[in-house]
Amino acid sequence: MDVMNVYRYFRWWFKKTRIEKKPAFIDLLCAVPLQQIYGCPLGGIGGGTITRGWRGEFCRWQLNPGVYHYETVIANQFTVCLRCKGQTVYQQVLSMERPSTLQGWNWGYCGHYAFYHALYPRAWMVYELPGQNVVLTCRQVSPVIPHDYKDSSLPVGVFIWEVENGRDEDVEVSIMFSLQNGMGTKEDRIGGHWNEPFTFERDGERVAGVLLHHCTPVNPFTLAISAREKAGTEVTHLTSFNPTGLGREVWQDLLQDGRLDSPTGKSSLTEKGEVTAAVVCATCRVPAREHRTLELALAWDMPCVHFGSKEKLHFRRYTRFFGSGGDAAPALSHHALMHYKEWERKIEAWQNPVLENSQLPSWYKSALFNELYFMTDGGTIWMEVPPDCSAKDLQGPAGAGLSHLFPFLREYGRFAYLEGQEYRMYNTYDVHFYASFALVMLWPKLQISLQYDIAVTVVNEDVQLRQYLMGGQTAQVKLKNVVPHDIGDPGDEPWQRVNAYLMHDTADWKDLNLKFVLQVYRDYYLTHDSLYLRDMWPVCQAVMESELKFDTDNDGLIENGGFADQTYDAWVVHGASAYCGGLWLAAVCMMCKMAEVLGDAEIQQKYTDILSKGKEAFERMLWNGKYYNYDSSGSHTSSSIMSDQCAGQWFLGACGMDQGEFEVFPKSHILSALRTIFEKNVLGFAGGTMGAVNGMRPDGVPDTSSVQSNEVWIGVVYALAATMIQEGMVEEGFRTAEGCYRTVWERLGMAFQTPEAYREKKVYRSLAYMRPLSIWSMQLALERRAGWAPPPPQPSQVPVNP
Ligand SMILES: C[C@H](CCC(=O)O)[C@H]1CC[C@H]2[C@@H]3CC[C@@H]4C[C@H](O[C@@H]5O[C@H](CO)[C@@H](O)[C@H](O)[C@H]5O)CC[C@]4(C)[C@H]3CC[C@]12C
Repeated sequence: MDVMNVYRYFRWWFKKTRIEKKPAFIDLLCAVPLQQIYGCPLGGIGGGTITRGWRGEFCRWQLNPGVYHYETVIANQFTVCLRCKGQTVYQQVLSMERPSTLQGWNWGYCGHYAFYHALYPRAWMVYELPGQNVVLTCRQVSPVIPHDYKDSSLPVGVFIWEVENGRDEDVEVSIMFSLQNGMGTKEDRIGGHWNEPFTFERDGERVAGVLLHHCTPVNPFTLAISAREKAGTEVTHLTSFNPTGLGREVWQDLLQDGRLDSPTGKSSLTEKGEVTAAVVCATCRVPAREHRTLELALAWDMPCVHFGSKEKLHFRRYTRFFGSGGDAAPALSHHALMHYKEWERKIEAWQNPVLENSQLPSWYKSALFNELYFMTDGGTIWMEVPPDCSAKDLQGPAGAGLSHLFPFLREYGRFAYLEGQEYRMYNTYDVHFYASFALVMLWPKLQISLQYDIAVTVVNEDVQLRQYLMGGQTAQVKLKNVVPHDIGDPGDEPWQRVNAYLMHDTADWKDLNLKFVLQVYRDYYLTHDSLYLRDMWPVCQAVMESELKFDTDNDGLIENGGFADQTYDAWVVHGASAYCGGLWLAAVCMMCKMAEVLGDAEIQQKYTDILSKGKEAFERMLWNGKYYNYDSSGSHTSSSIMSDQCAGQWFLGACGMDQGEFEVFPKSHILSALRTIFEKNVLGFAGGTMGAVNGMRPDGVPDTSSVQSNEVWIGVVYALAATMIQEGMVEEGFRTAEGCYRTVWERLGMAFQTPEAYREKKVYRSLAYMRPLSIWSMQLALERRAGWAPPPPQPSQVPVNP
């Protein structure tokens, strides 16, 4: 460990957090403590998220873009009231908590009678009300719908309560939903917040509820709790109550007749130090031995947001459908309550082919859909291009010359998600490379939009100088013609200032440029979007030109720089390497393919020549008869077995470019390498139950030469499993991936917060991380095997150059 690196980090951390009083993009001194409480988050893509725990609590908040607040707000509850023959027979908060506030409420529901299941974006909570012969099932649904670019952006969640009356008499059932005005932060007490009841009617359908206006100076918002009024369902409310008191007035009000008083008019503004909350209640009669449904919703409207720098005002995607005036919560609630059935139908149509496939194991079904939580709960933002923004503004000062950029971003907006809830950098590109399969398969337009944003940053530069923490050298923030590490920090001004990461100067990283080229072709292959391919072609050429300078000996293969110059940013690589060399050859191959498709004979020839030289060098320098060596330096860890050594082949295979004229790596070598990884990194690590360790020595001991060689990266393991499936090692692929799922979701209790990494014992790193979304590449590999994947584009789809 180099003490100067550690010193530089701490010095930087002190200045940032203690002097400038800003959040650190990675705060090594304040890691988020592990709480094994999380369940399925609420909300669509990019409008903020509110995560509920598996015990039903509202416990993780991301309304300010990219900023997380981990706080269970105790007043946020569902309460049931049962009445028979005009008498209340049972009234219970559906929570196991026994808090110190709201002691006038009946807490301490026995967890033995409650069951939780989650299959993102849905969750089910079953409550068998003890001694009542009544069963409640709450279905929680969020609008996360593949290929939908409207409802998927909405900041709403719906709770559909099915009430089954097993009694021989009718029961009147009320479900009361209480919510605090705020997220449980100190801002809840700043004063000036207020609540008001509302009703909203459209097309003869009516919802009623309460709006909770949260009037902070930065990023004010309105929460809305509501229920659908329909024949036989009555909706009542209480506009405000004190959630820090005993709560008796609320409890008694409900207890009396299963309804709330429903006062009219607004509440007064809260005083400084005061907190307010509101309640909505839906009531219906359930005849003996029958069942009925109560439909409630939570919506939040924070239409315009500032990031930390407060330089620019950004408009969320949903404002194009619901306006940006801050008055959309009633319409959002109505829309959610009127459309959730359609959402459920679409979610089922999407998920059922996987769920009903009896050949797929249950853990995989859970992993595939539940890992998708990060698509919304990754600090995700989906913004409109502002109306006053011109095509020129979007291209950056250098003028990217991307003809389709403006109409595309206008139509689909801009998307970004964090590297991890603890690693606050948007669209960290070396990691997105893995996660991008989920985006391109489910919301391809957002992947293309993200790529346009990256392309703009490629051609632009940031000439400001800064010192890098690892190594200590001073260099420009962003060079021209290289892919940035990330598009910025939510604590600053993302898109405007890129490369929040200042551990290394990533202009010298070997993987970023290649990962751009690989994604461009993969996206084209899957979407057939030839305008995109055309626009990206000059950018691909520019980044490959930059990359060529890393081939210092002109053998057709790039060399690493003797530092951790790629996504494994604490694992040093010298000379040619399996990881970067493999990505390089795959990217060169894709350059040939793109040049062919676009009719660019000169470039095709150039890269064909490089490829044939490079392939020979790669095999000569790295193949050891069983697998590709970690690097060619001849050091004592050069012969380590890297689980990610076939990353280039992974992408080639995903694009159907792994055989015939496109065979970059000999099939027999790939198979031998994958078998070695399976034997050593998977079966030889933790008894084969924890996935694949990143680096294994040939003698079967993990490579401890760096902190990261000794880790398992869940996202890398899912990618490895996909590669195995692509190569016909289906059983091995599933066995490999299963280890990670079971470790994270079952043994470590890290549901809905899959970390970047863990070690065999005691250590994990970076909770709620982007990379595990790579599990969708397993799905692509399976679909391809089953013949379901989209057909490759036909050459005639792209007009060739004259
Ligand atoms: C300062 C320590 C000593 C350095 C030395 O020996 O000279 C460093 C040793 C280990 C470092 C930490 C390693 C893990 C984190 C990596 C993180 O970067 C992001 O992580 C991804 C990999 O997991 C990567 O793909 C992505 O591009 C990166 O944004 C930066 C923080 C680390 C905690 C890192 C911090 C310095 C060390 C403790």
